[in-house]
Amino acid sequence: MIEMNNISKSFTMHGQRLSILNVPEWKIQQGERIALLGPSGSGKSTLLHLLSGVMIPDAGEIWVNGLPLHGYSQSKRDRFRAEHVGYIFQDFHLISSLTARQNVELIVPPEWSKKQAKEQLDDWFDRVGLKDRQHHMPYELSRGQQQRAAIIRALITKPQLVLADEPTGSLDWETAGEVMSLLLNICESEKLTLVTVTHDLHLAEMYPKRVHIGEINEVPRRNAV
Ligand SMILES: Nc1ncnc2c1ncn2[C@@H]1O[C@H](COP(=O)(O)OP(=O)(O)OP(=O)(O)O)[C@@H](O)[C@H]1O
Repeated sequence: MIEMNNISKSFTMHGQRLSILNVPEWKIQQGERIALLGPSGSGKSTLLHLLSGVMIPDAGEIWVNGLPLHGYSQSKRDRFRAEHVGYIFQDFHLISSLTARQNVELIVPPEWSKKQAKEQLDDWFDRVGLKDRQHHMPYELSRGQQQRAAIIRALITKPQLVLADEPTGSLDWETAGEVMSLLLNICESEKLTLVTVTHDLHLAEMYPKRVHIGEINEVPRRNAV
């Protein structure tokens, strides 16, 4: 379970301190798949950054399966993220000089044997329909194929928490539906907790749960503090 309690987060912009998030309580159960909706600038990405430990709150607590993320140093949060969080970005973030398979190989845990790594990678590329394209460079792949490779990279270690920030934002509508469905199906079968930011109400309908940021965030938009 993930729990946020009395979280606040503000940023200084043009010399003015602006409160962005004030979340009294938000609980996410293990295995939930949530679409996070809300207008531009309402703090959705900031919320993901807090859940992943990229940012820390000004005040409040974030517990991830009993781990007190709010009390961790930067290096401990970096380790937490590497071990427990899979992140999927709108623009894939694949390393352009490596093949799709090499991009995934980079994050294979050192404790996996060569045989285990090979079997896992073979399985995953097959599972996402990229078996024939795994040795291609990112620029040789379509955007949907690149996102499928990025999904393997995020999920292959079965992280406790999967965060996706507009994962289909740069795909055409048909590919977006296919990629979102793939992400949802894998997270369901592997019982992974998934929080996806999307602006697309139609894609959000595919999720078992939808949360509008206004339901959990008490800050009216762009409030000075
Ligand atoms: N590092 C930062 N420094 C200063 N301001 C920031 C920083 N990160 C975010 N903000 C501000 O916080 C607010 C919320 O940003 P955030 O990216 O979380 O919104 P969002 O809901 O994800 O928006 P969008 O849907 O447009 O991506 C914005 O006003 C943004 O300018």
